[in-house]
Amino acid sequence: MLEFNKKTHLLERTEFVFPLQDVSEPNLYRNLFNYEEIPKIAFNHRHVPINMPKEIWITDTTFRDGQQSRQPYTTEQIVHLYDLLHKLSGPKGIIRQSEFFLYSKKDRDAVYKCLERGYEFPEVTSWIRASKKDFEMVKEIGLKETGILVSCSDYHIFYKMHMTRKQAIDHYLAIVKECMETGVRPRCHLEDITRADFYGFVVPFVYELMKLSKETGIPVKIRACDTMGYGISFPGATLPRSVPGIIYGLLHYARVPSELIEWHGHNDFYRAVNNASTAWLYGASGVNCSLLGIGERTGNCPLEAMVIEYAQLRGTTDGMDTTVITEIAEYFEKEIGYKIPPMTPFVGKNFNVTRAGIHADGLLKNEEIYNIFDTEKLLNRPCRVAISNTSGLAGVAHWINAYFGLRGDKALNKKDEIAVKVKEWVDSQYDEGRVTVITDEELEEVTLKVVKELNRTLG
Ligand SMILES: CC(C)C(=O)C(=O)O
Repeated sequence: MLEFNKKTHLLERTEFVFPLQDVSEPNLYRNLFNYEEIPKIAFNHRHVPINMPKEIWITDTTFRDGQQSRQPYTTEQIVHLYDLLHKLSGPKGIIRQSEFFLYSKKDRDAVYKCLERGYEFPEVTSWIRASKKDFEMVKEIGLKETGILVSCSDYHIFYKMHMTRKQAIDHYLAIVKECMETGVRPRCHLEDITRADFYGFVVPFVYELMKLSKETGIPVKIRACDTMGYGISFPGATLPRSVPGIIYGLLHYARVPSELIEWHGHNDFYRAVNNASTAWLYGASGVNCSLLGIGERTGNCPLEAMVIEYAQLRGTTDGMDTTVITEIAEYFEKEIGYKIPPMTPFVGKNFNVTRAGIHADGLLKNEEIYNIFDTEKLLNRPCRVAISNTSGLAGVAHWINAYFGLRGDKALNKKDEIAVKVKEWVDSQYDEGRVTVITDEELEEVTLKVVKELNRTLG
């Protein structure tokens, strides 16, 4: 039945019309996912409206999904990264939660230490085996919410769990009830939602969860997990791959409010950031991310990318201290020993380094021409030029200014004798057959030598 809503002027469904389809054979969407071919993106040209929630936020899975894919962090590293997440989050708690394993003593020690910090944000939450004993442990530790795995595609239900859809729903609902009875808020991780039968399984299941939530007064979070990175953000793409379609359906058919919808994506098809932004745009308040995108296979959505995306979509950082992104990157490289690929946006060594001489000339005239934003102010990373045979005099002058912090009338122009002499040394290197770029250390040594020879000072 469709009823007129006076507020929205929409005809809205007043009754639930999506019963569980308890099929005897799995629906594997072979028309989209033929394993021997690259998955297909299909369109039905149904567009759903953009509907960004009033409040959006980021949640963190660095210590859960992030840790699943690498050697475990030490307790000290976890606590330090948690401190940095808190600092990045700002007073409004844009980095709202962070989830932790509770399996080992080491996992639990890290949780205790983070809880001792007493921060409101990010709230510490857990990830456990779905059993009564584990729910009780969550409660004992003093956590309010836990993640529970409720895989929802037939790939998982039929092939991993060897159940029917009905058996899976009954099993999941029993677990969720047990969790609620312990007094812990469940966060249901709908694994593999982008290959799941959305109207035949996901909507009827989530609708049951929402009924349970209403009856008990306990909020149930729905985490839509794009486990294999199949999600598609294009308007008019079909389910189950459509991110707008999934979020719209959860909101309008399963009746989940925005603040209880969270997107969790992977980057297998280079789509993690775009899909997370799309989830925000179409009505999910939360996007789940990990620092530097470290996670299973190609990784999760990088948390730092969504901090920047937040500022782009909202027009404000809302109190987040974006320079902490650089502190985090430095900590990963120097203390954890993780090598960030140099071209990685916002955190890679070369993300704002230009090599082409023609670009360096532009940078010297006005930095805005070739820098994405004031990376020095917002990320504590002045834009730089790397010196090679193509850098030119402007590149050398820019390198000297950036490296030695020369600004305003102290900055060298490309005709300055210091720049000319350093450039002559650079040219001599390539004339002798060098094929690699010149390092900062080499350039520093040569520049200081030239300055001394010319009896000049820098700055
Ligand atoms: C294990 C599940 C919850 C997950 O992280 C995913 O689907 O990516």
